[in-house]
Amino acid sequence: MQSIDPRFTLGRRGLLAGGAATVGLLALEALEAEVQAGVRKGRLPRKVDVVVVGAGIAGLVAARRIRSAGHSVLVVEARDRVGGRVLNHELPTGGTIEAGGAFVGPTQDHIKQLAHELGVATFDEYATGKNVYLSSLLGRMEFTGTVPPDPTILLDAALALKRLNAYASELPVDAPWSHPRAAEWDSVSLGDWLRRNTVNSRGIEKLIQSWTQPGFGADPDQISLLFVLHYIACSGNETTPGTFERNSDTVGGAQESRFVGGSQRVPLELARRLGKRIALNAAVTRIVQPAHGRIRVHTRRGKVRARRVVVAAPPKQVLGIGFSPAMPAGRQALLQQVQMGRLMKCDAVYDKPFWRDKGLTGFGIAETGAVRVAFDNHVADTGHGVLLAFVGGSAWQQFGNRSLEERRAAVLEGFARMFGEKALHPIDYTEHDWTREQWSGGGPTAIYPPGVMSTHGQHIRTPHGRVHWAGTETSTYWTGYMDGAVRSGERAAQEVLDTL
Ligand SMILES: Cc1cc2nc3c(=O)[nH]c(=O)nc-3n(C[C@H](O)[C@H](O)[C@H](O)COP(=O)(O)OP(=O)(O)OC[C@H]3O[C@@H](n4cnc5c(N)ncnc54)[C@H](O)[C@@H]3O)c2cc1C
Repeated sequence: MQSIDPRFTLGRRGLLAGGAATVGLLALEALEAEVQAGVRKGRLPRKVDVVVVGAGIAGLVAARRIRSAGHSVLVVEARDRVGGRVLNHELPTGGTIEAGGAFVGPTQDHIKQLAHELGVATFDEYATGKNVYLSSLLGRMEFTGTVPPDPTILLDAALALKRLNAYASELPVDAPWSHPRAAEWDSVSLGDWLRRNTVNSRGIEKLIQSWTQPGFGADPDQISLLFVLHYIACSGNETTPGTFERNSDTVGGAQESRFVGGSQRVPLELARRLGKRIALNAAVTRIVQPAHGRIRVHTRRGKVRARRVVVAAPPKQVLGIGFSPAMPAGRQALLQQVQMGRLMKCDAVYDKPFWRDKGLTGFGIAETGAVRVAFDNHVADTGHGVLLAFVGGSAWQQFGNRSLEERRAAVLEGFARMFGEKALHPIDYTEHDWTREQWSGGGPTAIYPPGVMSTHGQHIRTPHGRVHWAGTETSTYWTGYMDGAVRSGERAAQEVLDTL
């Protein structure tokens, strides 16, 4: 994340006077230092039982499970850090926020259980008071619940969400392409479907953008209806069917809580335990599976031989790896045709969370501008307030390539329209653009344009010989989320363990 307020270019040590919040900061620094000190230096081992490609949550979870079953494992990671799309940002004003994945909610049992085992606690997202909705037609409104009380869209929205939930409830989460209407639902984008099925389609599209831009880094026209239905179906678990509300809501939904000390503590704690079984700066360039003998994994730090490989890199990054023999054509087509969402997170830090005094939650939706969706992103102990804007999809297209100063002004203006003039005067501003991350290629997840899931979706998890696939995009529940990453790592590890 980059910070542009010159008052906050202090080194971390300059903040020691800051009190309780810096205790957490030091603990985090110590954890990061321990991970960096513990990872493998020098030559890679000649051979291991399993190589895992990628030290995001999925890869680390897979490695942990394989190791605890008594097999040797090496995680090879392209970056100089662990965590992938999960990255903490330490605020110069005190406290830790997340540049990437942050929120967890009900039915995300696997990430919650893992965090519990690792000693990483959660806290509730602030949700006391009213939300704000900025309509270009009706102006500013305050509301509670999921849908703003805009009479021009209320009925349309209620009916559309009911139908989306009903269709999603029919989809098998592990094989959405097998549903009898899969081809039909995959032939249209969510935007097309909304235009055909709502009266005030422009109003509904604007509202739904405030879900798709942070949730997918995309607009309704860019994502297939089948993909969206699958995403909704995935927003649950084996006993609780997924719903739109569980995906979109704060209380009772996927934005219900966050991790104390930031979500990157989860991969850091996993990495601390794996120690020298992780090699950083070791991007995989080529994976060769001979007919007999071990697989050869070529990395920028040398070659390792393995009996099995788990690839836990994002879809587009997998395409950058040379496979011999080549991946099946269907899987290549799938990876070529999915896209990464375009998303950045912009945070403004304030002396106090002034919106709370006005009875506002800090959650806001706007039909226009840089801040289409805002959240209260506070950190404990500091007393400061933090507002978070997701700038994704067409909002990213509009503002992502502007100068930092211009974007900052647009974001603060967006907060001010929602919460008042005080929003124009933060004590710090910081942002992180995931489209500029070489090893993620965007975020928060891969998105399916129309026509891809029904034709190539079935290749998402099928192993390629002795190479197995992990990563949140391969999960059957909470795909696209940290919970999906954990589940995918567990599943891929089990596939491997069944063969060793
Ligand atoms: C802005 C943003 C907000 C988000 N918000 C949330 C949220 O609130 N809640 C939530 O649950 N999820 C959220 N997510 C999504 C969540 O972060 C991801 O689903 C999850 O972290 C993915 O984990 P993963 O292990 O599958 O993949 P990644 O985290 O992408 O890990 C893959 C790893 O593979 C490495 N790699 C890539 N190519 C190679 C190669 N050739 N060789 C070696 N290594 C390679 C990468 O460097 C990376 O470390 C968000 C994501 C973003 C970007």
